[in-house]
Amino acid sequence: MTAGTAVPATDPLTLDDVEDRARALLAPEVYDFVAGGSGGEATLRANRAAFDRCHLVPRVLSGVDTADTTTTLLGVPASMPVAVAPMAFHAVVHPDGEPAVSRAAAAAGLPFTAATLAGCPLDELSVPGGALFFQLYWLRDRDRTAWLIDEAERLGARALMLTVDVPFMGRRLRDLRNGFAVPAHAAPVNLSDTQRGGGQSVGAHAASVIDPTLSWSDLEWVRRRTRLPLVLKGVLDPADARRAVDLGADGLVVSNHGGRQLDGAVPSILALPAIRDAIGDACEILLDSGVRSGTDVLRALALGAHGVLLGRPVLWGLAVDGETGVTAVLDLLRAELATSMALAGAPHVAAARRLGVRGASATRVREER
Ligand SMILES: Cc1cc2nc3c(=O)[nH]c(=O)nc-3n(C[C@H](O)[C@H](O)[C@H](O)COP(=O)(O)O)c2cc1C
Ligand SMILES: CCCCC(=O)C(=O)O
Repeated sequence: MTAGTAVPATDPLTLDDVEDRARALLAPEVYDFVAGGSGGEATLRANRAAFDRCHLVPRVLSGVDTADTTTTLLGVPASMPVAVAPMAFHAVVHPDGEPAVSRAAAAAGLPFTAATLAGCPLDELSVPGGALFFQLYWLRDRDRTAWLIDEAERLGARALMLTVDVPFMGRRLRDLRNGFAVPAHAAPVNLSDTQRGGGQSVGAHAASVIDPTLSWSDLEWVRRRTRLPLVLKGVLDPADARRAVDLGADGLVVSNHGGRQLDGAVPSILALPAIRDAIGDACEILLDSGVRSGTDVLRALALGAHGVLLGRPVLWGLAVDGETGVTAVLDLLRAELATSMALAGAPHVAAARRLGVRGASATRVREER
């Protein structure tokens, strides 16, 4: 989508409508930072196209009146199989930043994932009644990495999500063309004082703080270091998924980082079936990258995910109306999911995970109920 489109006159009916509103409000370089992908953005586009090629096979005569969207994610009760994805620098789109999103997620009964590069202290993100996941970048500063893990435990985080697809940042051409730098008011305050990157491009800052040598032996170190459920975010290959399970991972996020890392990477929704086949129910499988509707959530469930992470649409809601805007996005997605589940004849999440899917490259034969 391009900057400068007119704001629609009606209330937003879809998450894409919310994006249109956000685009009209945000400075073009901020919109581009959030919306953009890496390279020629082939993966960014393919993420969306791939969902549309996954055709659900509804069940009939199942007597479903209203569908129950509730579930658990990594042991945490959730009002639907959705958690807020970790995203750096929320305050670039709205001054209320991460605290507003964590409050909206808690009120919606959904886990919020705080990012290592959050723009406010982590203890402001642990909301009474809310469930906090913590996303970890593997920092060159190992003491700070250990401190972040300890801090996540101290704050009662329910999972540690280690991002494994960012040895360094993908080449984001929009940011390079726009000369985008993270403004001081969104700086990552949970890094040590000297590492907060004032005035640098995001890529240069990431290169200076993230250790690109992260490997399986470091994963063993993290596994020994914490008793929190450990989730690897950014897995696309079944062999990597199996190895992660063998090393004690409790969850995986099948993700191409929203098309922001390896351009040309496979859409997550197409990578999911092989990963599900490789590891079965050995650990929890989440998926992100391009989820934009309740039908997309249902597609991910039907292809074997336990749930999804929602990325950019959360920031579009925040941009439009702060906490209220995020609440509107989450409520809309839940209503869409309930409608899609009921129309598919799936009364609950377990039934949704048994639906059949037909599609060009993502095929899963329906199992008997
Ligand atoms: C502005 C922005 C910042 C992000 N920051 C992080 C981050 O700090 N850590 C991380 O693991 N993923 C980060 N991501 C990736 C998201 O967690 C997620 O994988 C991706 O946005 C999902 O795709 P979607 O936006 O299409 O839903 C970021 C994504 C965006 C758009
Ligand atoms: C270190 C990269 C910045 C945060 C991020 O992960 C993203 O923008 O996708």
